[in-house]
Amino acid sequence: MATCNSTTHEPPRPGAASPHQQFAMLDMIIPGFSVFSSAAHAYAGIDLNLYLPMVLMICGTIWSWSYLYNYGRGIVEKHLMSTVRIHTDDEIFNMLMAWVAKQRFASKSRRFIVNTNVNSRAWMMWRFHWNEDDEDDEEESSGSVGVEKKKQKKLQYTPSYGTHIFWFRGQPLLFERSENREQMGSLMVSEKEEINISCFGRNPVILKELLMEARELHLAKDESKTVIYRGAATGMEDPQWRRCMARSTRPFSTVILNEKVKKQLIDDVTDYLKPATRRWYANRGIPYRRGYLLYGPPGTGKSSLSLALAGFFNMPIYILSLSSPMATEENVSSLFSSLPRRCVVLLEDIDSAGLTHTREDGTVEAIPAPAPVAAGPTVAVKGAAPAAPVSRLSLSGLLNVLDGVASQEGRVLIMTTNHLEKLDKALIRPGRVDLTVEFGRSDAGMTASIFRAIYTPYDNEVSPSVGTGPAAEKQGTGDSGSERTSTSERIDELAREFASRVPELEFSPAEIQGLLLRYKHDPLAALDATESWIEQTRKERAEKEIREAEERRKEEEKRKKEEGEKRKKEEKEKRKAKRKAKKSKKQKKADEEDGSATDKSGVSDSESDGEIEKDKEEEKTEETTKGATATSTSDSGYGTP
Ligand SMILES: Nc1ncnc2c1ncn2[C@@H]1O[C@H](COP(=O)(O)OP(=O)(O)OP(=O)(O)O)[C@@H](O)[C@H]1O
Repeated sequence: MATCNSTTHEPPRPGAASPHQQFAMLDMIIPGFSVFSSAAHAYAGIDLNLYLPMVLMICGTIWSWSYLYNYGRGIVEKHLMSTVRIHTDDEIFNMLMAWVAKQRFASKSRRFIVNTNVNSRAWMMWRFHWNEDDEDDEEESSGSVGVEKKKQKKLQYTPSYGTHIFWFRGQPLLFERSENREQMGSLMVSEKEEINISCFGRNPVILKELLMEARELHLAKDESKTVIYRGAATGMEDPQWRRCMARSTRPFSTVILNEKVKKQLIDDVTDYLKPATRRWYANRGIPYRRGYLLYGPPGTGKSSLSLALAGFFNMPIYILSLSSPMATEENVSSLFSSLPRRCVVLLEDIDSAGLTHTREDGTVEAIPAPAPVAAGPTVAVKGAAPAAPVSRLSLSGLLNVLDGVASQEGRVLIMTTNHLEKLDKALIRPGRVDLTVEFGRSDAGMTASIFRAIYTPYDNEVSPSVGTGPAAEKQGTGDSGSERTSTSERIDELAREFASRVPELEFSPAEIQGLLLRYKHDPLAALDATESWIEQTRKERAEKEIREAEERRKEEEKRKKEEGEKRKKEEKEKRKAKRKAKKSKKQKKADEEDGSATDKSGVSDSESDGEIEKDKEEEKTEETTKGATATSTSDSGYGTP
């Protein structure tokens, strides 16, 4: 207290700032400092002015250190380090994060992020990954004895935002993760992240090795899988191929089809993919392309065969449905130009509207632009302008895409349709379609094969109960080999029995598979249910046909009505235009005669007026007649007593 008093009453030295001036300056730097300082002095007897230089010095040192650190770090990073930057909207992000999640430094990190799916959270990438059913993402949690082990989503740990040091091949590297939440338009938030990986030294080779390792790990994961991409466009960005899943490769043998046709297809593709064939095509100036057309009713195996083919040749498959609203001329063309060199392209529903017109027709239909598909919840924007119509894919547009300049050479093109008869000859001419495969409804052989495929047990499976029969008597001998053989023989018997009960060429393989899947572990129950299933399916089919016929009739009626209205409108417009022309002619004539109306002109005026009146009368009469016709039609439609 004494010290305080002595300092307060000391007269200010000449040239030195008075305490009031000091407070005013400090208040500018630290707002409210004078109040705080007076309170500290009054209640705790502490004169903050004495500590102030020390506090300022510490602050200054911290600030200078941080400035020098950042400056020094910037210089070191720029001149003595190499850095790779990875953005969320590239597939390498997913590859790298999957690799990082497997590293020790990620699992040991004290600040970490946990995910069940480490794929990019940028909404446009994320929405195509969220349902990816990669089996590797699952782990088994051991249950108690006798209880089946549960499959659960694996938890994956990756280092949190900030900088983390880790070792790779004996070298220290820096993993830097930063967050950048961005508003995408007015509706959704994209979680954008950025990853920087840096190494010491000016040679970035170690970073490239790391990225290659991440990529190889990713490819190894897909080794026995068929990677499926789908064409997608959100309306906000360019259309892109999105990886939608990696499925276990479907063995070719599981697709039931004439063995000769299957062999022919495999041989053809094998020959096409040989490097020598590419040279052969190049030497002769023939475009190196191969197209296949698979046609037949729905559920007969067209897509299954395409997937099996892609898996057999270890190629990714790019699927695009031409009946989807996003299949516009621009989108399809852009998607085709971004296809990789070696892949299978599956164009589904090539009989969709627009493509069934002939090339000479050149019809281009206008359809509304596809609505953007959002990952998260979206808010409808009231009063938003309707999307501009976009041009639907026309036949000539598709032909241009298939063999125009932008088309990729070296891909295997598969087109599927349910209606071969609707296709234009130009679309399926040799050069565009080199092999056509027909898929049909199930005959006895196919039905039996489907039955066998469903019930024949694999090595790691429990045999289904197959009841008694000549072959089943061999069961229970204790010899697992002969038991397995007897089960197969019994299933064969049942398959033939089943095939004899299902009428040939009436049901698609998908329908038959649907029945058998209801009794996955009980072939006898499936056999028993066959009769009632046939009846039920026939009934449902008949009902569906009636419904469809009714819908077609309604559509036809609507179309006719619309056409009639359109015609009426056109006629009205024509008459209006005619009247306008006559009126302007009359006006012109009157102007020419410069207002000096003679008896003659009066006659001609009344003549024109008469004509216009006549037109109007005609119009009225026509409308009345139409109304009367409509009334009489409706009368006759419902009948009068
Ligand atoms: N020939 C077949 N061999 C094996 N399975 C088949 C066969 N046909 C159909 N299936 C089964 O039926 C289901 C549907 O088949 P798929 O999708 O391949 O038919 P699709 O002909 O492509 O039908 P759509 O014309 O409607 O696209 C699949 O689960 C598939 O396993």
